[in-house]
Amino acid sequence: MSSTWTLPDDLVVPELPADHPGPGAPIPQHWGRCFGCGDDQPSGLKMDFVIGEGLEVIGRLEVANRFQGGPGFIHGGILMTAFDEAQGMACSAALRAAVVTGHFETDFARPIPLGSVLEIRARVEGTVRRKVYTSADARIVDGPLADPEVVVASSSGLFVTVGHEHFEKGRRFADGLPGPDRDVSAF
Ligand SMILES: CCCCCCCC(=O)SCCNC(=O)CCNC(=O)[C@H](O)C(C)(C)COP(=O)(O)OP(=O)(O)OC[C@H]1O[C@@H](n2cnc3c(N)ncnc32)[C@H](O)[C@@H]1OP(=O)(O)O
Repeated sequence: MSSTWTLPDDLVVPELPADHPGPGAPIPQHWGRCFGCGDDQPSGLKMDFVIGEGLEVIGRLEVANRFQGGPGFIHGGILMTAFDEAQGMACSAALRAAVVTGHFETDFARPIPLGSVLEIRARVEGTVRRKVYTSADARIVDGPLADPEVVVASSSGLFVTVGHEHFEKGRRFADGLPGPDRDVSAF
């Protein structure tokens, strides 16, 4: 079964920022404690990102043993998290705005073995007011069953741009415990 996702007719395709760094430029992690990209999150995915062509970013995920669902394969929720991170990164690279996920859906086309390296290409399709429509696909580019021609999963998601006040509400709960205020201005 494939996605029933459709794009609205009034979609606006954004212009790239004038100082967009161009294909191959590394994208810094947006928050060190992020489960998707943070270095300061030991159990996290530790994804890396670079800018791709146009409104696309390219993410890389090493499928570690701790990401296991069924025996030998990635957990579906981990894969959705990787897509979520990649599509959020595409939004922030294209729009220079903070976003949160509003709606998300994923098609799982092939099982993905532990030890794989996944390449996730994620892009902004366009915007309608604060809504950002995104899509992404994943391929195994190294490790068991690698075949860069085959899309093993794909994803569509609606993100919503938010101001930094959105994250102010979470400051005291960073790390899941009430504690000293933390600077989340880099999100
Ligand atoms: C670089 C960054 C990478 C980050 C990657 C990881 C991202 C995440 O996982 S974020 C965590 C998960 N997401 C969340 O916690 C979000 C929780 N939800 C919220 O905070 C709010 O519902 C929020 C901000 C999405 C929208 O609330 P609010 O700011 O009041 O806006 P609101 O007016 O309701 O909605 C704005 C528009 O989005 C639409 N919208 C909002 N939610 C949805 C939804 N679930 N489905 C479809 N449309 C939606 C609304 O219909 C509205 O559209 P329109 O312009 O046509 O009227």
